[in-house]
Order: sequence, then C-alpha cells, then structure tokens
Amino acid sequence: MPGGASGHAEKVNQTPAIQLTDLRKSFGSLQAVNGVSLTIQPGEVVALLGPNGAGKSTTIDLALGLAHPTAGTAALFGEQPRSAIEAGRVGAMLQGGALLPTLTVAQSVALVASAHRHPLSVAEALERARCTEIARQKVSKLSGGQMQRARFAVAVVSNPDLLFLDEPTAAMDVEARRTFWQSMREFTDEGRTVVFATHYLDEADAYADRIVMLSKGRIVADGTPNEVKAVVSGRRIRASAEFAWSAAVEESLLRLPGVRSLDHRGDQFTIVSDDSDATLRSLLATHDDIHDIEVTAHTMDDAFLALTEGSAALATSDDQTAALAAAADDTPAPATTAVPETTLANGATR
Ligand SMILES: Nc1ncnc2c1ncn2[C@@H]1O[C@H](COP(=O)(O)OP(=O)(O)OP(=O)(O)O)[C@@H](O)[C@H]1O
Repeated sequence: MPGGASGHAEKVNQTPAIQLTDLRKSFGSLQAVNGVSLTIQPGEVVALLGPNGAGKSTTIDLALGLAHPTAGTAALFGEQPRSAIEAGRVGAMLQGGALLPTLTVAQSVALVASAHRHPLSVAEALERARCTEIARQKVSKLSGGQMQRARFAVAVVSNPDLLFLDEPTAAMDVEARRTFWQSMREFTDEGRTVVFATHYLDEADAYADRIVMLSKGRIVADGTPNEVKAVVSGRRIRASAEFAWSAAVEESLLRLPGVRSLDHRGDQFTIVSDDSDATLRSLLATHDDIHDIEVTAHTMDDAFLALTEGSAALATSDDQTAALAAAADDTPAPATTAVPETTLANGATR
C-alpha cells in the first residue's frame, strides 16, 4: 500500500507532500493550533484524529493557506500552499465548502474543471465519486450523503496529487461510507497523498497508513494504526460487587492476571485489562459475590483519554515514540497510567 512502512524508507529523499513546521494559530487567547510540526511524504494516507476542537480543521486550513498562521510555516510539495493549489496539485473537501444550489452536480464539477489546467474529464470525476447517476440532479435537491459525493467529485476533478478531506463521511450512512471509501481507495492506490480528518477510528484504521492524533492543538500521537491502537489495547470489565471494599481487596483485584487498572464507586467497579479472558476467569474463580458483569472494548474516547492523559509524557517526540514503541511491544502500562472513568464530552463517537 502506498506510504506503508516499507514505502516510507524509499520516500525519505523526496520533497514532502506536506511540511508543517511549528505551526501555530491563535484566536484571541485560544491556541487552536499550538506548535504542530508534521512531514507527510507523497503517497501517504494520513488520518487526523482528535476530539471536537482539537485543531484538525484549523490545521488543514493552515496547510492549505486558507488561514494565516500566528507563527510557523506550511509548505505543499516544497512550495507555498497557494502556488501548489494554483498548479492544480491540491484538492480539498472542507467542512464549510458549499456548492452552488442552482447548478446540477455535473455543472458544478465542470465549473471547477474549467479553472484547472489538467483536469480529469467531468465524466471521469463523476464516475470516480460514484456520482454518475446523480449528475443531472440539482445541488439543492441532494441528500446529505449525495452532497458529500458531489463535493468529492469537485475535489478530484482537478486531478490532484494531494487531497485534503475534512470529515468526508460526516453525513453518510453505513453503505454510503463504504462506497465512499472504495472510491477513495482507488484514488490512493494510484499513489496519491490523502489527509483526512475524522472522528471514526474504524475509518482511520481501515484506510490510513498513519494516524496523527491531535488534542488541544498539539500532536499527541503519530504512528501506524496498530501503534496508536496498541496504546489503548485491552478491554474494560465492569461489574457490581457485594463484598466490602478494603485495601486488601483492591490489592487482590489488581493482582489478577492482565489487570492494568482498577476503579470503584459504590458497589460498582471497573477493571481495565490487557487479557480480559484471563482476568475474568480468575475473578470468577476467586469471587462468587460478583454480578452484572459487562466486558467492552475500548472506544475512541478511551484513545483520546489514554493519549491526552499522558500528555506530559507524550509532549516530546522522543517520549511519544517511546510510548508508542512500548505499546507496540505490548508492554503493560504501569497502573499509574490507568484509563480514568470520566467520559470525554467530545462527540468523538458521533
Ligand atoms: N474562526 C475562528 N474563530 C475563533 N475560534 C475558532 C475559529 N476557528 C476555530 N476556532 C476554535 O479553534 C479550536 C479548534 O477548532 P477546529 O475547528 O480546528 O477543531 P476540530 O478538531 O476540527 O474540531 P471538530 O472535530 O469539531 O471539527 C476550537 O476551539 C474552535 O472553536
């Protein structure tokens, strides 16, 4: 796959498709982007993940030259973003980007094609975005998912080498998302570079070579999907207990195989385990006074919490690399890095 681990070494001498250097953007006292440095090589497919307000859209706007950075620089293919865009090398599908409601889908695509030197044919762009059958429909009559496909057709008609997509599947149902990513994969299989912002870990996992996770305007993780997922590997076991809590009980539960952390409130307790099967077996063998047991996988919220909670430790790239490497080695995290029970109100699962 383009940009995969083996492809990476071959690409190091190329001019990066994207080079962000200590990029910062403030809105009044708010630091929306707070020192983002990122090099993306041609052919990489990169997912930008992060809770609402993490700075994903602002980072994309800065990379495209649509917003002026408070500090730092952005270059696309070694040039100012504007030059690369004018050369037709960059396409974008942004959250606020609207199409003219009175045009048909085909007319919208043709209008954008006419502004570029080496566009795809309108028919090909429509085909690539699975828009052929809605080509004659007015933009104002499109459903949310159809609108996203039309916007994708508009983004690819310039035949760009680099594509930015800001939450491209936000309004799509499951089938529309699947179709969208199929057409996307055809695009990336040709070795093009794609950066997409999403709230869906499954999309990032399935379609990205690399995940860059942002929190509060900073990069808190940067690695392959497996590396990032490994940080939040394990499962959560919730149950109710009839026994009285004591330090000795806590210690015995923490000593169960696989247990990474323990939290309890009232008679309810939660264990985060790297080996939930082994934990459960031992738990049930040693306690017959436990009921309402529930085992769940970690969610995207957990990923954010696990990665942002250790933000002091992840603040430097060396520490971050070490954290990711440790996770990839399946090294159990110390109990002090326990995933807390609080839930992020970040809409990440929407
Ligand atoms: N034009 C603006 N004026 C003031 N604040 C802004 C502006 N644009 C973004 N912000 C703020 O900057 C922060 C980062 O916003 P941004 O849209 O980049 O986050 P995001 O990660 O894309 O979030 P979401 O997932 O909700 O799209 C937020 O707190 C947002 O309210």
